[in-house]
Amino acid sequence: MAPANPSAAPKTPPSGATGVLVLADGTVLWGIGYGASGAGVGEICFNTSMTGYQEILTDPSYAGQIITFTFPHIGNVGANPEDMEREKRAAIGCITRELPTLPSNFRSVQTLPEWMKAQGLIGLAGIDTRALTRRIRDGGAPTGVVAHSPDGKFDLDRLLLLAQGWPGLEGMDLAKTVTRERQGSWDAGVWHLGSGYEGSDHKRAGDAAPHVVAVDYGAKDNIFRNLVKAGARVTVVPAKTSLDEIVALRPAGVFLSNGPGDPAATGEYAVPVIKGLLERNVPIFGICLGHQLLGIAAGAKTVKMHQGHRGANHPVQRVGGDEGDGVVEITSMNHGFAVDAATLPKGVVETHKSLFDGSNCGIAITGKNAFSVQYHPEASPGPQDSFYLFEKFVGGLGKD
Ligand SMILES: NC(=O)CC[C@H](N)C(=O)O
Repeated sequence: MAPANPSAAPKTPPSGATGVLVLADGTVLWGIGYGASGAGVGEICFNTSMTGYQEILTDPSYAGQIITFTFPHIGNVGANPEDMEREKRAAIGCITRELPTLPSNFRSVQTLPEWMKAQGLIGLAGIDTRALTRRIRDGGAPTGVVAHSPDGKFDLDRLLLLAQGWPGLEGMDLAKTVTRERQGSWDAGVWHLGSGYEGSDHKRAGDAAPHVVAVDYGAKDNIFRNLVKAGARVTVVPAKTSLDEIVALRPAGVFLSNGPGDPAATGEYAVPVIKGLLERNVPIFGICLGHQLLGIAAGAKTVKMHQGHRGANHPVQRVGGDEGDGVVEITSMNHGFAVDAATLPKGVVETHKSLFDGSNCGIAITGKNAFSVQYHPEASPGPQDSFYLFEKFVGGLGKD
């Protein structure tokens, strides 16, 4: 079957079609379904990473989103139990150019479609992902429904209504849907070839290490692993943990995690807590949603981006504060909102900037040990140029 092109899509299923993408504007793209069957609605975004699809598909920041992979060969290394950024997926589904082939990798224990089926992730192949990506780039991220029906039967009217009825990510607090519900300590360190995830050594050293309370708005687990690698003892708390509860844990520093949805909506409960931490001079480090929340708490505003930044090779320049040396880092990104640099109040320094579009990628609060970045220094997937941020944060904390 020729790849479906967004500008020339037939309204009746071509033979062999077992999957479809229906956009809210009525565009219908037929393809081949794989993974879980059913229908899911969300924002269609694209990710340009060439590796790391399993980490991407389990990043909780993708709640409410359907990911188009621009790299055509997704699934080549199968799936394994270690490359999970969370035990359960939050993304709705994924769209690929090619049907995943049989995997060839010593770590693979399942094919991508088998794993996606077990995860409840809907797959759609046979789509002209370049054309779809160009459309998102030109027109912004559309709402759509991805559907997989092995018998090839679809109720297009129902799918269109589903797409048109979805309110969009703006104003949506999704952190509350993906946060851990209970407080707990985090012990695992980073992964090594041959030995897997480090664990017990860090646990033994734990009591002498600075205590970081990490607020989970939908965190990627590799962030916690990197905090452990940098020498922290980590306690993870749910997104709605109160200021008093956090302070009672006697943190040497507080980490604000990445997460899905609109930062302004999550900010309704998160920002008063962060303001309280800033008033008490508790050291803070934030990543992605955590960066946006720190920005709002410091007085800035966030905006919805046209298409967002999602990929593993985004250049970011260090432009201010401790990072004013002009060095360029290649970073991993996944965000559709951004801190509007024009709204940064006095006393907040822009530390990092995207070299793709000049958007804000980092801030530091003058006179406090509080800083954050829009991108993902934990990589997973992506380059590890920015690990120094974990060392800077944990290294700057007192022992408990
Ligand atoms: N990865 C993230 O934390 C994403 C933050 C926010 N949901 C955004 O899309 O911008």
